[in-house]
Amino acid sequence: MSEDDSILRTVGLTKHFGNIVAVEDVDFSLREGEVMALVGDNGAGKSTLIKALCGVHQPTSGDIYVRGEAVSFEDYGDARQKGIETVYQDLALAEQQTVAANVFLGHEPIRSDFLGRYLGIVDKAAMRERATESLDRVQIPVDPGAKVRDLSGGQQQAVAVARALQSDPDILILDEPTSALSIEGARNVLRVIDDLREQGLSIILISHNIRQVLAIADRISVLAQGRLTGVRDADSASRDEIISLMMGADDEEDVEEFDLSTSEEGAPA
Ligand SMILES: Nc1ncnc2c1ncn2[C@@H]1O[C@H](COP(=O)(O)OP(=O)(O)OP(=O)(O)O)[C@@H](O)[C@H]1O
Repeated sequence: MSEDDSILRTVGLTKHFGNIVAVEDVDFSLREGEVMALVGDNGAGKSTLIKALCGVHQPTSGDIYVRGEAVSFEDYGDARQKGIETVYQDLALAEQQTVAANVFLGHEPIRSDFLGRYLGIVDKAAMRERATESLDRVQIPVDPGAKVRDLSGGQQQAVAVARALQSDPDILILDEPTSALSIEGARNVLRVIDDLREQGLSIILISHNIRQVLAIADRISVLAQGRLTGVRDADSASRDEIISLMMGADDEEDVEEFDLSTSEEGAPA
């Protein structure tokens, strides 16, 4: 059993790729209903950690617990069964297809006859209706019949989140959801994250944008060179403190010299 009431937790999680130490001895936890930001410089191990949490990578060692139960994910489907969904940075949307088709990509509702027998025909009316319901949850007005290629970056992100919500997850992992967006698009996505927390989801938010993270997250976990260097409450943490932890340092010396490779634009006003 895990020792606390986290909805998701790792103990000693380690992932090596040959000689490369991507994640080393990480004790990470996500509480029910919180937004936990995961920050770190390029190569710090953020993607590797979340890929272990959603079944893409098998850990070299260490344990993962969902609601206190030790789990072992062979693949993405195993993690989904435990209520974990991930929206990757590249979104993997079919841009030529409609919003509704994208929300259901691969698991479209099929029409059935009056005896409940499946007819092998995609039920487009049901698809639009259920897509509208999911899009309502992310509260970004998008026409389910619009082509994805005609949407803004923020709207596309919302479609990808709406698709992830189809399996009714408890835990949502968002990989850099605002990195490619305009300031307005980023604000909208942060509003979506806030709404989803209100709806009870527990969220892991990977981000390079410390100002955004301080504004939206409840807590912040910092990785540096594969190790967890600190966990802070967003309310009381400072930007310098987080940057210092990203450098793997315990103090705040030399923070000014640290090269923040990603723009900090898009933070809410
Ligand atoms: N499949 C892989 N094979 C070999 N090495 C890998 C693999 N995936 C990640 N790594 C290495 O593991 C380390 C951590 O990478 P990871 O992508 O997890 O970092 P990150 O914090 O997500 O970085 P970024 O912000 O650039 O995406 C890096 O040294 C990376 O080169």
